[in-house]
Amino acid sequence: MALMADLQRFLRDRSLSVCNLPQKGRSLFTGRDFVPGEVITSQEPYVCVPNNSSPESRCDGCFKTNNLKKCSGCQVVWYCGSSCQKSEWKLHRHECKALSTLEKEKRKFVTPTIRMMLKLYIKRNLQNEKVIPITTTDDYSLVEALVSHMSELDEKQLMLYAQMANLVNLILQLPSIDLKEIAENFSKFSCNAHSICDSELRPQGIGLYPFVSIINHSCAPNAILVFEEQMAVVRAMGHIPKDSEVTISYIETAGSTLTRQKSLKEQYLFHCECTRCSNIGTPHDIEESAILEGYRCANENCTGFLLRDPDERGFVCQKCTLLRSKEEVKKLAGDVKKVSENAPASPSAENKQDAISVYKAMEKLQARLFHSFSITLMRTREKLLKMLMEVENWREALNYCRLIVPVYLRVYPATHPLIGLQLYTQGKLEWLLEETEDAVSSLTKAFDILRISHGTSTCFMKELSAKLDEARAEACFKRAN
Ligand SMILES: C[S@@+](CC[C@H](N)C(=O)[O-])C[C@H]1O[C@@H](n2cnc3c(N)ncnc32)[C@H](O)[C@@H]1O
Repeated sequence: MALMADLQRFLRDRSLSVCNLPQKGRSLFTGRDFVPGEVITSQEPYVCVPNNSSPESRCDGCFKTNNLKKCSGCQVVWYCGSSCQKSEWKLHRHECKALSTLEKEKRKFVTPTIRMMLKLYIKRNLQNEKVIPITTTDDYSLVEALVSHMSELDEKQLMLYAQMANLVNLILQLPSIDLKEIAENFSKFSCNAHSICDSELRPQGIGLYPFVSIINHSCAPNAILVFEEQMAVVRAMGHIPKDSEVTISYIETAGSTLTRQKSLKEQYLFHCECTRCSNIGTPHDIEESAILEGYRCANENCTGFLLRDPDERGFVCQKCTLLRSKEEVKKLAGDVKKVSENAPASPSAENKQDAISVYKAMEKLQARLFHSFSITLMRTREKLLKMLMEVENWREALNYCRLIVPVYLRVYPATHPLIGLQLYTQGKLEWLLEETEDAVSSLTKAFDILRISHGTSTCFMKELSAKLDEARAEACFKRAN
């Protein structure tokens, strides 16, 4: 009861409230207007772990990748130095002891999700023993309140969680541990845990933020969740009036309504009825799906979108009425598939040039098959951009970057950080290639978007701001000369 009163006070102080909505369960509401970029709430993780997939390991404290040393006790966890090791020791002391007794063979099964569960129980025990203080938002009772959807899981999923719970039990060997509760907590992780990303939205680890987890999903959200180190920060993406529900997006929102709904159903077990999803089946929604996930017109100069021909002969352009035959589409799709089978998902440094050639061939074929705003084509270009940056081919990288930005502008809301980040990359490339005026324009747009999602006080934003100032000064100098 005291905790509930604490939570109510905590919410009131931040002009927020939690309501129970029949279709959604707990939902976070605003008690005043919020302006674009304003922090609505933030929270440190109850528990978090880095993604420690080889070859890249991360420090357990700060998630950095440099100067790492393995914990000599358990040989599982990495640290960048004594400061991180010390700050983690209260918790890791217990985990280390438990992991050390685990057979070496079994240690490879200790995935980040398993580790997060180990840390969850260790922290709960330490809080019960008052070794770690309990605060309003750092409290296991908030974990207990999370939705699990246990009763909706199929046999296969339940079996997997039971096996994972057994492993946790084997490692921790706590006398009072309840296997059913651990399995249920794995299910809670699946629909409540967040992927912790750096400022450039690259995943670094996973974390449980039981207060932030009260926020529901929308495919047209009014807020965004970003991370400052490991702290989750929720910012308003636009003006949010008083008494509105705060929503974030749980998924990649670039995709047709059917694709978005499928991924929400699979992982979060609900049917989304947000403003975008309630358009399903309308002419606008059909057009959008055909553009994002469909084929291009046979006439190269036409920008129309294609729908299935009622006589099943193929696909008809809705702008110029030209028919693209089933056979032609099938042949081209087969060619794309053949090339894509040779495209490595993560090419090594040695075969990067070969991989670039394969992806370029794939991009050419996809550009003939798909609409120019196709998500599949966009993903191939993103991959090419990344590889070209890695081999320092700035000119070609810039060309792909310029093809990606218009697609982002179409598939994401205007203040989405992915647009800002892509413009930031474009600006840096333009500057490097001495297209200074263009660089100033791209960096300015990037800054205007990213200051809403990222704020202005992080190192990342300070660096962007400094680059923009420098580019402006250089452009001024060039103009004067
Ligand atoms: C991270 S929790 C959000 C808080 C949750 N409403 C609660 O009561 O704890 C995610 C779960 O909330 C529900 N949810 C989130 N967004 C929703 C939405 N737009 N419509 C319906 N249910 C939603 C789903 O059950 C989903 O698995």
